[in-house]
Amino acid sequence: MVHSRVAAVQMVSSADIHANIASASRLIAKAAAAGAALVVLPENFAVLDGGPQAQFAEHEGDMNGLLQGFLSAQARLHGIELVAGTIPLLTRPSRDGVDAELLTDGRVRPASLVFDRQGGIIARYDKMHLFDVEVSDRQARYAESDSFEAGDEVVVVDTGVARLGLTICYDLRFPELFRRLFNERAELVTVPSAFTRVTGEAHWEVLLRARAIENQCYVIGAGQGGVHNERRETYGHSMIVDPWGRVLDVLADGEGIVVADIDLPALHELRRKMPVFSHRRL
Ligand SMILES: O=C(O)CNC(=O)[C@H](CS)NC(=O)CCC(=O)C(=O)O
Repeated sequence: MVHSRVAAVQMVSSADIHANIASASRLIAKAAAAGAALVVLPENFAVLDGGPQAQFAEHEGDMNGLLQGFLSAQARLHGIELVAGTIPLLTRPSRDGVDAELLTDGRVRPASLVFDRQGGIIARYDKMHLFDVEVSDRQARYAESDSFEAGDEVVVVDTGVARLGLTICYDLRFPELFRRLFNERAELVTVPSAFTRVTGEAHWEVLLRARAIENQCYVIGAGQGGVHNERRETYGHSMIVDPWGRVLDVLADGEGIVVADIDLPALHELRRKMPVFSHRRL
């Protein structure tokens, strides 16, 4: 498929998993109705600041689980590919036949699962860089590694829409990860996120556009965007950026979707005329 429509869903997820799932369902339907063949949900779409993540976490592939069952059904119902933001998983990825290892210290993995149009899981990426950062906002100190264990694998997967590179939120600040995805010839990089308002105002757009330009790829930033509780405010500005760095669609804050058509022939023509990949010296 050379020209496909893609969408990012923006949410203001609360601590109420059922309300968040209802919102996600409505917004996925809106994206599918707008013609999107691939939809990206934001980070922690199902629960944000809802207490210990382990209480919502599932075993990878458990289609009887509330979250994976919902996501699989949504992909199948709408016939879309779904990059399901992140959900908490209890296990590390199983490696070639070795059973998945259970985490035993109460933490979970922040996993971005990719579902195909039949509702099957075709890829999993666990966030590599954890946000243990002080920010001059009401929350002040973020300690993601208290609740989550970082992943350690770079993941690219072929979908019906494009060759997808997977990242999550704070990963956006690490160009070396995007370079690895570029080396694996990713054409579209997804960034489900929950950027803080303070750091988002300063860096979100410039980082997304820089990653798109330097790696000659589309970048989809699907953000949390609003006030979640008295401590937590996120920046939103979900957007789809093309390989030239143009912002094709953006939504400042609140629930909604952004939609854009991607043009892979144009991407490959740009890579031919400006062969950054083969000009690398380092
Ligand atoms: O903890 C949760 O519930 C879900 N995860 C998040 O919200 C994460 C960790 S706190 N947020 C970020 O990584 C923000 C990154 C950011 O804002 C930046 O890089 O500037």
